[in-house]
Amino acid sequence: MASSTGRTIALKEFDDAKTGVKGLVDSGMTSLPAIFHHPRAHLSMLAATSHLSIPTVDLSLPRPIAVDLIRSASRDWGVFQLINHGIPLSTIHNTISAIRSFHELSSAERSQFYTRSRDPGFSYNSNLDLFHSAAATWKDTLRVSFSPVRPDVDQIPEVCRAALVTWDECAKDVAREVMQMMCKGLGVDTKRLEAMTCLEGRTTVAHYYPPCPEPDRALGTVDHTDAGLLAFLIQNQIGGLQVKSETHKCWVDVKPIPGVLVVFVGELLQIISNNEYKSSCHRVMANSSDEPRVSVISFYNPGRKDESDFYGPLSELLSDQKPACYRNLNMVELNKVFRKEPIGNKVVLKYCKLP
Ligand SMILES: O=C(O)CCC(=O)C(=O)O
Ligand SMILES: [Fe+2]
Repeated sequence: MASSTGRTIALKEFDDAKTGVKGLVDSGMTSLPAIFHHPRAHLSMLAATSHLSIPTVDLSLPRPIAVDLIRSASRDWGVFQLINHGIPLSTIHNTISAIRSFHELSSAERSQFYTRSRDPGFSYNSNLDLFHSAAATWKDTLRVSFSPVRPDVDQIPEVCRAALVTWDECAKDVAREVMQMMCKGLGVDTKRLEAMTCLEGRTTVAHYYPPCPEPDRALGTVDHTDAGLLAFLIQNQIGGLQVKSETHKCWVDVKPIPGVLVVFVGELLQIISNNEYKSSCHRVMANSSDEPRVSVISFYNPGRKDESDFYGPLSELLSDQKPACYRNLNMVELNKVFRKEPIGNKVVLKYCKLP
């Protein structure tokens, strides 16, 4: 491992090039730079996957059956794969291929969009937490926040503009349905989450994981739980995503299946459901294939983000037997906690857990 000054210089040099990990691959790099080396102790634990698979929910099943499946998957796994959700396969393919096209623009074109600005709208960079994580991950990321503040769509690179806008609309319709079914599964009013503006804080994040020269020394995405309410993911055929089964105490591969939407319960939903639904810990291996891996994730959060807008365990779920496990928090706090730490596990839950 390089000295900390050497590491800071190397990180800055990498960031200043504004072409991400893809830029390193294009430059013909054949060994992994030290800033991407993950501790051996951590990597040695990576192989322990099982042959289980995450639950599947078929949205075309009769509603009460689908609600039951969503409830048990959200409770026991915090993740499930959704089929027959109504979004055409061609829309999913178009979205993934548009993202790939952006990341495969020439370095000169792509670098114009590279920024660490947190302003709403469009951004592209490598490793959101580059300067405070222990080791960088082998991927580049673009991000568009669609709501509550509508972006100036002209800021989105033309090559992926129409696809991203279409994807946000299609995914939102399914998210509305899933949120209603999750409410039903909790036994609260089906519009409860929507009334809390949970469809109004929407951000799309799209990762590009280039082939990694030394995948055994690197990671694509470190173990983490998503801090927000809910996330929907689509991916191409490369694979590498794994989720942790708390019940079986092992990592499980999320095998890519064409047309599937993977749904993740985030920490905020665990809080709001007072631990009825569990957030899922997941990670992505460094890409050991010859082709890039692409994933697109739509994050859903409350759109009301003022300091006076608090979110916490729903009062309908609380009783003397089931007291609140968490205190209420607002989105300003949630974002502060999330951004202060390197991307990781259950940081928001730990922050607001009641003794
Ligand atoms: O790329 C993936 O498959 C997962 C990425 C992820 O978990 C995230 O961005 O929160
Ligand atoms: Fe995630």
